[in-house]
Amino acid sequence: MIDIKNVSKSFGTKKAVDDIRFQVPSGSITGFIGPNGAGKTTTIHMMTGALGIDQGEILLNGIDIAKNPIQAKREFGLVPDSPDLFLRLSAREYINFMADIYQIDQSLRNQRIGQLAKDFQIESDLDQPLSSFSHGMRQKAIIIGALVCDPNIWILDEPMTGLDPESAFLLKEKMKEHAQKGNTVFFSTHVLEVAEKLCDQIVIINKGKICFDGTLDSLKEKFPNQSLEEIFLEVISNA
Ligand SMILES: Nc1ncnc2c1ncn2[C@@H]1O[C@H](COP(=O)(O)OP(=O)(O)OP(=O)(O)O)[C@@H](O)[C@H]1O
Repeated sequence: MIDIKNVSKSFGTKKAVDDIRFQVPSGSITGFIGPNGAGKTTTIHMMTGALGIDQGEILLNGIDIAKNPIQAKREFGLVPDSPDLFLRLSAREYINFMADIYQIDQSLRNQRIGQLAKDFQIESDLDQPLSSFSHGMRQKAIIIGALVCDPNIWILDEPMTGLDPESAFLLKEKMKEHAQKGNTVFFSTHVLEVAEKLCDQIVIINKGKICFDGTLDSLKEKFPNQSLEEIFLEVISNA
């Protein structure tokens, strides 16, 4: 579970995130949607401790990311907004680096790396440098780096970007399985069809403020006979 309590963040005079408050429950998939510049990545950076919080607090399974960052970071795996990281490492070196941080036993990690690389069809490329990978292949390596550690909370910033349809389908299935086991899945997306099909909960952010936070069913009850795209456009235009 992720608990965002009255969180704000400014860059100079620009208030990127303005007193937001919502919970991401365990056992479900929560989609985080909003237009460009709405504050999604800033919120995710604060959740994961990459960015300091000006006001408020964020708890990951009850652990405060600002007060106990090391302990809190053990609770989640992150797929960041850009996969262009550690480009001099091979995919295997990168994934092992992630597994080292989370202290995953060698035989268990080898088993997971083998299975995930097979699932995402990058087995034959594991020992090539990430710099030689296409965008989608880098995205797959970053996803495997997060999943190999089997964290309770998944935080995914536009995770489907660049993935081929087969891998996007596989990731969505893995997100569902992870949530069904009682874990927490939080992801941002601009693809509203994906959010509509996948999410139990929806959080809509615009201009740094939360416009809606609740179940997809309750959102659809409020706006009957409308697609998520139509609802989104209406909510955003009224914000
Ligand atoms: N390091 C920074 N310095 C100054 N302003 C920033 C910085 N990071 C973000 N911002 C501003 O904060 C606001 C929110 O940006 P953020 O990246 O969180 O949006 P987003 O919802 O993730 O957008 P997108 O969908 O385009 O990725 C924007 O106005 C952006 O210009």
